[in-house]
Amino acid sequence: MDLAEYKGVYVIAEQFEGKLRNVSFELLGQGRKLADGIGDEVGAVLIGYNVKPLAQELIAHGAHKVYVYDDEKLANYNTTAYSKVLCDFFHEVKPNVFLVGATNIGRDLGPRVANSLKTGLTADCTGLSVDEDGKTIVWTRPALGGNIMAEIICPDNRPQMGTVRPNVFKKPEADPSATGEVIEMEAKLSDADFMTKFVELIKMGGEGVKIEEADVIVAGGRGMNGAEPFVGGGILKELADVLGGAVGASRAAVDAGWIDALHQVGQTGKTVGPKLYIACAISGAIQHLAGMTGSDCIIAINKDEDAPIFKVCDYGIVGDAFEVVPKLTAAIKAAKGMA
Ligand SMILES: Cc1cc2nc3c(=O)[nH]c(=O)nc-3n(C[C@H](O)[C@H](O)[C@H](O)COP(=O)(O)OP(=O)(O)OC[C@H]3O[C@@H](n4cnc5c(N)ncnc54)[C@H](O)[C@@H]3O)c2cc1C
Repeated sequence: MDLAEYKGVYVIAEQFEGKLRNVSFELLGQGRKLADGIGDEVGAVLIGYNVKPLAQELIAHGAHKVYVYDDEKLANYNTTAYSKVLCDFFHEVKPNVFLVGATNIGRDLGPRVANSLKTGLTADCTGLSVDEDGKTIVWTRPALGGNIMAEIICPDNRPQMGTVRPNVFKKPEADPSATGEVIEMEAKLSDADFMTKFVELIKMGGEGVKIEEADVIVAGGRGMNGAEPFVGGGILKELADVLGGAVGASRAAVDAGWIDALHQVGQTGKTVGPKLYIACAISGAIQHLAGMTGSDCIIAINKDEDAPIFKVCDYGIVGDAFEVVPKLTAAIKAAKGMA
């Protein structure tokens, strides 16, 4: 393989129901930095049906080029068909780097493409940089239960690939005046490329704000002692509602069956990056911190003044969450004229 033939840092843009996922923009921001570091350009690959109008949004967030596969057959995500499209793209355009969001779709698609192309993929990265050689991407991810950060490279094969968790990097500001190239591509698909058939979309998690998209998260841990604080009428849910936010949880609370795993924050849960994260009765284990230290502002409420969560918070309240949280809610209601 002549590595010099492979150029461009490409983000696999993910859209759902005609809306680009935030992680695509976050990856473009990072892709741009990597591309600058290796003297290359950054682009995006956009797959779906009626998705061409989204290309300008990708350009506004940093893409120099957007390759669009717009085809009715690609209206719903399909593992084998989307993989085929990306493998064809690789053979035709010869990209150097593929950045994929570590979403449900990205975690399904990335490894399949990497395996088909016989290259390496670093999953669930939390850091990206360029090696001293000025051309190899260094993929950083937690390893050994989060106790070490491993740096992984793919020096001999292309594309260099990794999945990156949503909310790890900040979304860059959009520049609506940015210009770039939109290249329409043809998806060469036959029935044999679809090994599964889309039947119906069943949305999980019910209504309400999802933690990965929330600006405010009120999270509870083992010290909340039961399911009640997490649900309607409970103290965590009430504080979250007053702030227009979502309820999150530590794994201890999820494992206890107090709240659904969709709300779990941390290494084996979601990575979140809200403007405000209020951690209530959560000790601050490293696996929990892995999912929330990207928050703009962290408030910790814990009755143990030595709890590790106080080392990462912006504001710490030593006290009983069952006393502090209702007082906080009442004060916010009063300040908002809701009392
Ligand atoms: C491979 C692996 C992956 C993991 N992934 C995750 C993950 O994704 N997310 C995650 O959260 N954890 C994860 N964990 C578990 C993690 O190690 C901790 O066990 C877990 O985060 C602890 O949850 P906690 O802070 O709620 O409970 P604890 O550590 O038991 O802490 C409870 C805290 O509540 C305080 N407290 C008690 N009562 C009150 C009160 N009334 N008011 C105020 N404070 C009070 C206590 O002082 C204590 O600090 C993982 C572990 C492993 C090994």
